[in-house]
Amino acid sequence: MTLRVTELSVRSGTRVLVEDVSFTVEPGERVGLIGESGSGKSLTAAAIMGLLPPGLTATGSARLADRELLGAGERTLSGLRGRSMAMVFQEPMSALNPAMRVGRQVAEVMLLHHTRPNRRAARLAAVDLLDRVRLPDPERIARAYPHQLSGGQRQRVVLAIALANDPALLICDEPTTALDVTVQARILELILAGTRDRESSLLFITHDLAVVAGVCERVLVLYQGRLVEQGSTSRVLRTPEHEYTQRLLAASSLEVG
Ligand SMILES: Nc1ncnc2c1ncn2[C@@H]1O[C@H](COP(=O)(O)OP(=O)(O)OP(=O)(O)O)[C@@H](O)[C@H]1O
Repeated sequence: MTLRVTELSVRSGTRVLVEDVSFTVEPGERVGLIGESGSGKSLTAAAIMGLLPPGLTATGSARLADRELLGAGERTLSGLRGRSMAMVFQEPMSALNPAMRVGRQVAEVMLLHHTRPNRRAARLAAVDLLDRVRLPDPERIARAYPHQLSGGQRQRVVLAIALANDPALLICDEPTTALDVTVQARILELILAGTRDRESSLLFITHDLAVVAGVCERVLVLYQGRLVEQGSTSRVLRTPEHEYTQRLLAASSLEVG
């Protein structure tokens, strides 16, 4: 499925936070969204997912295949979230229910969208998914509560939930920022493997240019709510056209080989 965002704007009253942003993510494509803090990355993702905070409004269009997401009813959106499109946030604890065993949380998203015939099948699939995100002893982990796991393990669980129904589009918003450096690389590998296996498109938000270089084929640069540059990752990182991208690169320690 293609994600086609056209002239997306997000406003808070008369304040424009994201302005006329247009881009597409083709099926199976991995696209990075970069820009400094406050440039509108998270709001762009939230608008696509139908998860804007109260008081903010989105205009323009965001279509996933032939479905318009902006202005769609909650019923339509909750039918798509966790099924056709899924999201991984920076802080895994915020995405997990602290009072439910993690295996059950993975199983529930499949039961909710009827992608497994019954509870038993969903439970087995949940353990398999926990295994595929390389959690050791997945049977045991499935019975654990979130607080009994490390930050990296929790993010693996969140990834298992996000990938459970083979989403066409996965959006990751700084998914490794809260993790130790050693754990970061492994989570990135899992995100790459998970989206490759499923041929899912990936929209990857990060402030880390090295991560973009390793993960994304194409990159979008946001500056003060506007898309100032987009292109293949190698082109943008080697020969940035916009002055802001040049500054962003100069400020990073990235060495483009
Ligand atoms: N609920 C809200 N109400 C009003 N303004 C908001 C709200 N959420 C975000 N903003 C503003 O919108 C702008 C874009 O925010 P956004 O969270 O999308 O930035 P970001 O690029 O994701 O930043 P970061 O890298 O720090 O997460 C910022 O100026 C922010 O202050």
